[in-house]
Amino acid sequence: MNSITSNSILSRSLRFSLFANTRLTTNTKSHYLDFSSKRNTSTLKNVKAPRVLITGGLGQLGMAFARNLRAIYGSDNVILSDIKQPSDDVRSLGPYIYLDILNYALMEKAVEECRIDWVIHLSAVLSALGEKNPKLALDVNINGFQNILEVSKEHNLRLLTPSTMGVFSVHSGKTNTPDFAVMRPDTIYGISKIHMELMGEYYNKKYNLDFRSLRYPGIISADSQPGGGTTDYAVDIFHSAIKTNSYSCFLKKDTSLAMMYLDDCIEGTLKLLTAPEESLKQRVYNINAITFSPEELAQEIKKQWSPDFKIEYKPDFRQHIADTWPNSLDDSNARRDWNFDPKIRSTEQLVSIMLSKLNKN
Ligand SMILES: NC(=O)C1=CN([C@@H]2O[C@H](COP(=O)(O)OP(=O)(O)OC[C@H]3O[C@@H](n4cnc5c(N)ncnc54)[C@H](O)[C@@H]3O)[C@@H](O)[C@H]2O)C=CC1
Ligand SMILES: CC(=O)[C@H](N)C(=O)O
Repeated sequence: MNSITSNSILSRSLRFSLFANTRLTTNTKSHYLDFSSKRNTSTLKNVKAPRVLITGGLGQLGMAFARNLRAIYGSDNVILSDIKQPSDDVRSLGPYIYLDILNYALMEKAVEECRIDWVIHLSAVLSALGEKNPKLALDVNINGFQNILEVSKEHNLRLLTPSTMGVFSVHSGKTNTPDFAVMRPDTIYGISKIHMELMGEYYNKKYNLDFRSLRYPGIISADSQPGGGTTDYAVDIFHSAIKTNSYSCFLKKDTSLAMMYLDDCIEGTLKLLTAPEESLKQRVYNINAITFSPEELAQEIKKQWSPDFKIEYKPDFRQHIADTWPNSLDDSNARRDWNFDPKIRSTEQLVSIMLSKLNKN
């Protein structure tokens, strides 16, 4: 279970700038707060906060989204959901409901009863877990997504679902991989995420569904544990360094992958979520921040934590997955269309922030 901190991930200055940039959108359903514009307005009259549903909210990323969205739109307007039992902490921070995305009727009921406007759909089975249980991954990532898509269309919702660099493959190019590249992923996770991207685009064109997606690199967070991915080593290594001053890594030392610190992932996603529709030239965007290998990360941990930190390399089935993924993504379209601008751009910065956060806990 994630440990929950009371602090919002958005720094005070970012939150200030989000509020300062607030303006009315011309959404056809009603007027919502929009935080993407650079324009400043003095009036917030007649502004309605959207009601946001987060699915799969008790995984690595969900609580960070809830915390930040609640800081902006108010606790009661952000409904967290999952199929897991929430801790008392989670319950005390705002509304939580049980919601299995494989149950269409339950989902429709939740959307109607909670008067949902926007969905952040996080439920998924990630790459490593998906290879262990492809049937489960197909069910959750494809059938579950179809349910979300259909409910979103029927209720005219805005739907944001993260995608992944796992949609790419050895045929896509390793470095600076563009938004539009050859995609022949080797994992059920990658295949199901391409399905998600294409179906979202199809519903956008055919039914005018306001679908938005962005391809994350591996996300690194201090307050929450990853759940079954190939990039998980880059979180586990910090916990292990602090506990035992050593780490056994399941990837080879020179496996460079694209990575991103949680705050940049959340800030970027909220920018896309709130961007005016007319600024979106496409429905799925790459985002990018840092590149490092296990060996480079370990070197930096040695420098900043302890020169005695020991790492050994015991590659397992996840090595093959990592070998097919990019070490950086071309995110120029995200920068152009909705001002994506990550703050943590070096391994040095990342290690410093992770160590200081974990040491405080
Ligand atoms: N964490 C990362 O490094 C990256 C994440 N992403 C994407 O971001 C999203 C969130 O990722 P994480 O929080 O890391 O995933 P996670 O694996 O930590 O959490 C997924 C959540 O989905 C829930 N879930 C599973 N089956 C469900 C069902 N039938 N109904 C409702 N919920 C169900 C699980 O209980 C879990 O809490 C996913 O779509 C993932 O593909 C993309 C790239 C990188
Ligand atoms: C990059 C991802 O999608 C995820 N972290 C995974 O490793 O499966």
